[in-house]
Amino acid sequence: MKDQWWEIEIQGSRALEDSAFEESTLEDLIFWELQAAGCLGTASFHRDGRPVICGYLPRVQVQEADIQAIAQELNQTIQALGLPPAPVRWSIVMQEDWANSWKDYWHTQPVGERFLIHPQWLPEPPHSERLLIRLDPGMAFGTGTHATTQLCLEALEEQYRSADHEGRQERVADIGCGTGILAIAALLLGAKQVFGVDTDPLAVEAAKACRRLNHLSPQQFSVQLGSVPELVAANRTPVDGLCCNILAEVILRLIPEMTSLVQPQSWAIFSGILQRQAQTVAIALEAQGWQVNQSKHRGDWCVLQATYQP
Ligand SMILES: C[S@@+](CC[C@H](N)C(=O)[O-])C[C@H]1O[C@@H](n2cnc3c(N)ncnc32)[C@H](O)[C@@H]1O
Repeated sequence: MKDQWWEIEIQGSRALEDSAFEESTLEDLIFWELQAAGCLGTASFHRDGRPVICGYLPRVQVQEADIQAIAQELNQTIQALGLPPAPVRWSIVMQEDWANSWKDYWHTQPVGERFLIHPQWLPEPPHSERLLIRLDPGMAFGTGTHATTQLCLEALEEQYRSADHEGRQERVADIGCGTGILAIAALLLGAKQVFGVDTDPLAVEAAKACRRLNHLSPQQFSVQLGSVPELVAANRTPVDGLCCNILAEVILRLIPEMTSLVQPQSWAIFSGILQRQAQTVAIALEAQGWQVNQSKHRGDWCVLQATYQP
């Protein structure tokens, strides 16, 4: 049983093809649903020219009834987007080769104007003017290949381009830190301390591992299991800035709690937001004292930059 996994497969059906979304965005949404359902790995490929998305759960932890519930929820999400239900199948697979297969497709990658994202299992890249972020994500989100992460990295660059930050010894929160990619980026750009939180214990482990890979100390980058309340409890002094790359639905829930974490003029970067959700998030932010200064998008994804001005 120990080496056995449930494979949940959402088959390339008309549901994925007839969508008004870009195919990759719909895939992303299904991925995120699978992750929220506890999948420790995901994969996507094409079979007979049609997209297929798979999620993997350890058999020892999950009953077949749970899988049925996940399949139902996936179809509710798909139907909520106005699409016909997609066939969802599940089966038991024997080993975890799938967990490493994606590594073949991930290479050292420049992001924005300043960063070079480097998978730690590849040979060290030749010297570059870019700021090197070494990653080993394990099962956590945050390889730098996703549009929502790239939008955050570019927004961070912009944030630290202004001379205002020099010498400010900034303290920054990374809410939903995943691998810690944004925390590491903020430190490389000049932040003094970053406080990371994530509700996923696997992400917390991955962030700690990536902290070591980048020769950062726990004082520079602290990582904690939890969310905004845990950050507020751990930080008596408000932060100067925050990054939050989580789905819009989660951001909307967290916005009221975030006011206890920041101070007037704190900056924030919110990502993981679909373009059609951006206005709702902006209104919710403004209602809590934030001024949204900028929004940028890539494909269907959008990032909002804001300043706290209650
Ligand atoms: C899209 S990933 C972002 C990872 C990384 N920060 C990046 O930008 O690539 C979102 C992360 O938020 C975490 N998460 C989800 N809901 C959360 C919540 N309410 N509070 C804190 N973290 C949460 C997930 O476990 C996941 O690691």
